[in-house]
Amino acid sequence: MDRLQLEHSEVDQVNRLLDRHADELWPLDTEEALHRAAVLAHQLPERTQDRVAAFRLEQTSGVLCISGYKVDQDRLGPTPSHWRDRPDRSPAHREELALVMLGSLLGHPFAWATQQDGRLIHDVVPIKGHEHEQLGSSSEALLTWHTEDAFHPLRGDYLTFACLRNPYAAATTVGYADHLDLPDGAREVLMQERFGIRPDESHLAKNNSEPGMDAFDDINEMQRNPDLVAVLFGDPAQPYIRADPYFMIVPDGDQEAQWALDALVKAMDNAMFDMVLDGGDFCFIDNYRVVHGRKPFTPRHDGTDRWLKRINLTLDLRKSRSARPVAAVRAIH
Ligand SMILES: NC(=[NH2+])NCCC[C@H](N)C(=O)O
Ligand SMILES: O=C(O)CCC(=O)C(=O)O
Ligand SMILES: [Fe+2]
Repeated sequence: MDRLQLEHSEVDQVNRLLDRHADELWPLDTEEALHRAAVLAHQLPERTQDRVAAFRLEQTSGVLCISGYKVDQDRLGPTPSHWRDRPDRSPAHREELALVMLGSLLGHPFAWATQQDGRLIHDVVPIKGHEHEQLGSSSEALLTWHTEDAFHPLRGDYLTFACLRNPYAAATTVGYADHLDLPDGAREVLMQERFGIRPDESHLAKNNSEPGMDAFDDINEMQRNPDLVAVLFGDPAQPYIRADPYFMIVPDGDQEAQWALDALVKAMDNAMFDMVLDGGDFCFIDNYRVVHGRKPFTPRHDGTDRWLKRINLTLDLRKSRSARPVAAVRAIH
């Protein structure tokens, strides 16, 4: 993992940029605001721009954490008890804007019509009743490692988090896909289209407010009948990954594929390490080179819980153009 510790003068520069433009850039999830944020991102500290560019060019590890920014905890108020409870303008608008600007140095923010009601900026908070789910909103169960939105061919190139608070130091887990210790022959099998990845539960109608939406028909179809895809791809010596074992299946009788997948799970389980995000940390995860998950924690449900903002980024909006109703809509349907 790579860390960039912002110096005082750099934090001041970021804060001045946010002071100048926070009101102008609300609402933030419009095409105009995203465009403007991408232009303003060039006023972020040069060292930050440089490190993010190195990360994008794969000159660094697949995880970058930018620290040093201070979150005004009083301004935030209580952690919401559900992602749905977001007011029009989030009390964390400043941090959302910072995340969008930093993300714009890397790619283009996009959303899923089938996740968190199509919102561009997600809230990751523990939700009462979800404790043992395989959802970002769970808490007491281990969130098993995964590529974000692994089931979908249009999944993001990067996953980004702004940590607003994490009082009990719940750990995000991370694992690199390159240099995994796999048994002979497993890598070759994992590079073949022999694996089905079903949508994770955050994309199911029951976890959204408009269950009747057409987009859920496609999710249901992918659920019933996932395409067979490769788990490793790119350079065999340093492969990219696409996996979410908890939601994966192997066709009946393909024992070799099952063996290779089991071997991958074992190797990755051994390679995972903890990354504790703290308030003010901005974290960038390369969704091709790295998988992530989260260790169990005990939620409080009293307004003081852990709170992350999350945005998916793509390097190429054109790939999803036919899945978005108009060019200016960032949600994939
Ligand atoms: N192995 C898993 N738990 N995969 C699903 C990950 C959680 C999902 N991305 C969410 O936002 O809730
Ligand atoms: O809460 C975390 O640290 C990570 C949760 C997660 O996997 C996600 O939000 O995609
Ligand atoms: Fe995730």
